[in-house]
Amino acid sequence: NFPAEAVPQAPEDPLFGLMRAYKADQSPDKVDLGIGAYRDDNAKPWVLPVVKKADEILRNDPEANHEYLPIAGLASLTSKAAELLLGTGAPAIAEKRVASVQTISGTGAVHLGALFLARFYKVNGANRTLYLSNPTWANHHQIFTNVGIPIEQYPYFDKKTKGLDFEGMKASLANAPDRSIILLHACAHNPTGVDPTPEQWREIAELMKAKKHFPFFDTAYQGFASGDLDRDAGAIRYFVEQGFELVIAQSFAKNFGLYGERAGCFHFVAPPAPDAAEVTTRVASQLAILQRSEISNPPIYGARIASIVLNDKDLFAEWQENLRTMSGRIIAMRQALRSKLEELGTPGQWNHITDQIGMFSFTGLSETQVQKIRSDFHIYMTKNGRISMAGLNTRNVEYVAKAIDRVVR
Ligand SMILES: Cc1[nH+]cc(COP(=O)(O)O)c(/C=N/[C@@H](CC(=O)O)C(=O)O)c1O
Repeated sequence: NFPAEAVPQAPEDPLFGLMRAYKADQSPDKVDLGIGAYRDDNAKPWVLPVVKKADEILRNDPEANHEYLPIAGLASLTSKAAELLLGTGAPAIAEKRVASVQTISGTGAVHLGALFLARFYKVNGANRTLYLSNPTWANHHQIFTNVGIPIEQYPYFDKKTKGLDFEGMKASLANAPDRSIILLHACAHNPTGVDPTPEQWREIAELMKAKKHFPFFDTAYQGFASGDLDRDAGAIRYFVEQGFELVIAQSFAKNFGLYGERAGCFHFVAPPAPDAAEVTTRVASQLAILQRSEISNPPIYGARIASIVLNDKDLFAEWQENLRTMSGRIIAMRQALRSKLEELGTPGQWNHITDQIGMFSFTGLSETQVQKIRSDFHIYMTKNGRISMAGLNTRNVEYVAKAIDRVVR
């Protein structure tokens, strides 16, 4: 059996604990600014109209069954997923330098990448160190620790400017041992909402090239940040064009609204070289072994929905429209919250709320203020002061602004 010293009580996951507490709260005023999931102006989850259409098509498909997918998943999804990231006609795809595997959403992709690197990216038999941004997505730390990859942090958020600590980030990457793994949020950084500018990405790439660092991109918000799929893939495309060998974890949870269907992909990109295609084939073969032993093959429903949309130009165009709706509403809420706080004369600067991008805003509220806004106003956000902007709507934004004003004073 498992005595307590062998199996100690683990703390509840902060994010899912917050979701549970919110659901249990009976207050009619409660506001959920916790989990990074889109809500419409009625605070309801939004099934994308294009997803509803794809579902209709799937239900009317006489061929649709419940057979196993291949270990690497639905090829009509993974090939389009790679194109979405690298661009149509990308040389890396044409030269067969990309190995793609459908995964259990973005988390499964980050994990598969972590497991692959833990097995195969070593120096003298020891795992190389992986650098995470400080702060980063709460789950990153445990995913990499679970597979035995040592992790360090690079500075990322400047508390004073509430923007990027660019100098701190560069210094940390420069001091890291050569060939370290650097985890980079491709766009819409979670939890800060702060992204490097294209110029800053170029400097980061130059520094990482000199250090021979290994980029590990995590992209969970493509199309969600700026509303433009190509723009949100800019950093990834630049690094691939610069000839990096890298991996990408891709989630379709948010940009397709397929959260619980667990649709995602993992991609390995080999740099141009005479043996690049052969390296890619060998990597794909090892990824298949790892995937088979963990999940055998990935879930089929979400993959079919995303594949139907990505492979039909009219549905793809409608999906882009749906993305503009979601990102547009979030940007409108950023402007509404900032202007309310400025109208109230709430102490502090609030431009960061509209300067930041994507699902989240890093408000700067302290842990005490977060506790207070929860107990006094039933407003839920993570203890680091991150708010999911999609939780705001035209009915509650004033209430939230007044509550922030009260706890900040
Ligand atoms: C950066 C990032 N990467 C990966 C994921 C995983 O998404 P998946 O559902 O596995 O495709 C999330 C989810 N973030 C939100 C939900 C969560 O914590 O799982 C969040 O930060 O609220 C990320 O924010």
